[in-house]
Amino acid sequence: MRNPPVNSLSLEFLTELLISLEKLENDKTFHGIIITSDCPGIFSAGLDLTEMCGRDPEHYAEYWKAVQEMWLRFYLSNLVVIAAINGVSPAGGCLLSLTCDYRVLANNPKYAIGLNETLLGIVAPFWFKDTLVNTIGHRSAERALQLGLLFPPAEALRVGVVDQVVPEDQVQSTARLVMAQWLDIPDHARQLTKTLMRKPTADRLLTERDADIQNFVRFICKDSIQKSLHAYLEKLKQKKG
Ligand SMILES: CCCCC/C=C\C/C=C\C/C=C/C(=O)SCCNC(=O)CCNC(=O)[C@H](O)C(C)(C)COP(=O)(O)OP(=O)(O)OC[C@H]1O[C@@H](n2cnc3c(N)ncnc32)[C@H](O)[C@@H]1OP(=O)(O)O
Repeated sequence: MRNPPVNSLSLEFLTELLISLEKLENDKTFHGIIITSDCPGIFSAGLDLTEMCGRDPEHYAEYWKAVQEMWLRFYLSNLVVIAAINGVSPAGGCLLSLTCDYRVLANNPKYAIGLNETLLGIVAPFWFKDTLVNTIGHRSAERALQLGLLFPPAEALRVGVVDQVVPEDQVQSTARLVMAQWLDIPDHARQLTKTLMRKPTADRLLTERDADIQNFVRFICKDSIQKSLHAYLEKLKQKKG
């Protein structure tokens, strides 16, 4: 991913990601992809706050549809998808990594990962929650979501948000080794098993997709939510000054 400075998942970047995924899926010489970051120290800052702040309802609806699409397409991809997480990964960045089949995280205490939405005064939608529950179990997910926990590497491994923590200079090579193991499995059996595991979760969003967009637009348009997102963005900008 190369969307400096922080790989935030803007509408444009999500569209590029989806086009890239489609191209790779349509090229039958590809069997797997490794998602990693070109932004030093940052895997992805998550959803782009500027797409959710100070825009009109039509824009929010279009943006949310693209976020849903990213989740659905990565979560259900027939390719083996591995995240080589070489930086901090809050909220939507964590969600993107949770769509992958395997997560390798660099062992750097700054590289925290988690669904921290409550800390921003927003609520992780049900399909964010379902993805986390499927990964770490109900009790750990409940605690992590309510407290908006961002896990440092050792904790992330302990709770199961990531599958492996390795020295920073070994993230890419480890992801490639893991890829080789996953690609050794007969493709059709692996793909069908992935679908079996994930389709019920994806189906829930597919059947409630429009209602989910409406919920998001209603929620994000609230004055109180706009105020807190605006204040959060300002705080990020003032950090430098
Ligand atoms: C009940 C009904 C429910 C319906 C559903 C409703 C709502 C749910 C909606 C959404 C779920 C939300 C998911 C999300 O992903 S929200 C985003 C969460 N992300 C974060 O909180 C991370 C914020 N960023 C940071 O913490 C830091 O930037 C960083 C990633 C740790 C990097 O730090 P660093 O010091 O290296 O950089 P800066 O902080 O100086 O940032 C540089 C530059 O980037 C801008 N920026 C940072 N993050 C974002 C972002 N997520 N979106 C847009 N822009 C971002 C930052 O403002 C700086 O900008 P500048 O102009 O000053 O250069």
